[in-house]
Amino acid sequence: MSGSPPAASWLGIPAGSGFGLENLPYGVFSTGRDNRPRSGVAIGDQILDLTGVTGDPVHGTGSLNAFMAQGPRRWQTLRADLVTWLTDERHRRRVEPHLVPRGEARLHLPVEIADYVDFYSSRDHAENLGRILRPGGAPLTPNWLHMPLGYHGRAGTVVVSGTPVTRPRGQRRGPADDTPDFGPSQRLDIEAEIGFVVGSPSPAGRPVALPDLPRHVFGVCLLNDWSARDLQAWEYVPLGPFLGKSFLTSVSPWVVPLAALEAARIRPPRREVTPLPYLDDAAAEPWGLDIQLEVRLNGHLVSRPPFRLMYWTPAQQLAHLTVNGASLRTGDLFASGTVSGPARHQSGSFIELSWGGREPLELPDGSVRVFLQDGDHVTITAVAPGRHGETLSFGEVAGRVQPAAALTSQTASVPGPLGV
Ligand SMILES: O=C(O)/C=C/C(=O)CC(=O)CC(=O)O
Ligand SMILES: [Ca+2]
Ligand SMILES: [Mg+2]
Repeated sequence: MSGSPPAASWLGIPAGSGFGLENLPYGVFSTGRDNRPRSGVAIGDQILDLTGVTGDPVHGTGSLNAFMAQGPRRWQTLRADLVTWLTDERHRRRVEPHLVPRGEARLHLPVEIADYVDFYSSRDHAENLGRILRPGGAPLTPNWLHMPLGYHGRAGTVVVSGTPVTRPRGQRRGPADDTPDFGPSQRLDIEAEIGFVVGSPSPAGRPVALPDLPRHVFGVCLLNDWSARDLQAWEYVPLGPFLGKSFLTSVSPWVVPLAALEAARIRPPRREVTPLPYLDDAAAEPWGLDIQLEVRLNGHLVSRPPFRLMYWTPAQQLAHLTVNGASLRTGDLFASGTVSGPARHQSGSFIELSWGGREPLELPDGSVRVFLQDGDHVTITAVAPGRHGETLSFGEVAGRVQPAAALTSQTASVPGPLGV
């Protein structure tokens, strides 16, 4: 997967930038000088303004959707053009005026999210949560090894990295209580995940087969599925996560094109049970991905979740998502599920890092955590191998926890045991 050696950019990209010619992720940005949100591509510590450099209004709509809807041929052509423009000195005079320093740009939600689905495809995470939430039972439910399980999330509360995370309120029931009370979540958590963005739609009644992932998936982002574990534990039986996860989901501002991840593709772990034919990828092109995540709390590295160990791949997730005939829309987002590895320090959530809150995590500054406190700042980053030994950066998805919002008179007037 190496090919000819890469041409250098006339741009002088800092070594180890993670945003070299092999990456070229797409985002939506604005600047103080021009506050219209428009599409751009990150290159080194700059953004190439696609409205300016292409003159194509498809890049000026304020989201990537219109471009993504044009389909994989267009994605390929523009990616090839970008490499030419950024490497061939003859294009420099035309292209250079459309570069904006990344530090001067405001980054927006890159995609107008259509539907949002969250899978549950890390075996270590699923087994950990089974042990913590359902002690005494089997760690995995009987369906887990037969299909990628998931739940439908709330598309309208997907936000871009940097958006403050207001502590949600809701119903909570303590282990010794018969009835719930109401108040700010006391078990606010993260879930470190990878998100897959659908560009090309598919019609109803036409499932997307395993090899067709690249026809539909435009790119990949980082995702934090903020989760209120106390709200979740009380509400999730029997229909699954609801308000404990629907208040906010953060994504990184840069969408790494699927085409950039060729060198990161690996065989997924061996399957314990042979899946049904529509999910059986033994003879298919592998769609495991060697992405290494890192989670930081207030700047301290607390976890290194390995995406390469995910049991179900994005190709299987997409095949499963559509096997009932469900159509895809441009802007659909499906997330991998929390990424956890077998070791404690590879866990993608604090409920695992603190083992249900029973084993507090010690931070290098001497403080301890079980779940998130107001003021805490969580950053998730990731890298993957690119071609020619380059490292691809996914940038980051970050958010700071803010105290629960002031109650409106409506919620405050709830009588009796629900009052805070
Ligand atoms: O096992 C459970 O009951 C709950 C699991 C989760 O909260 C995880 C979830 O949102 C899916 C995932 O991120 O893997
Ligand atoms: Ca999740
Ligand atoms: Mg969420």
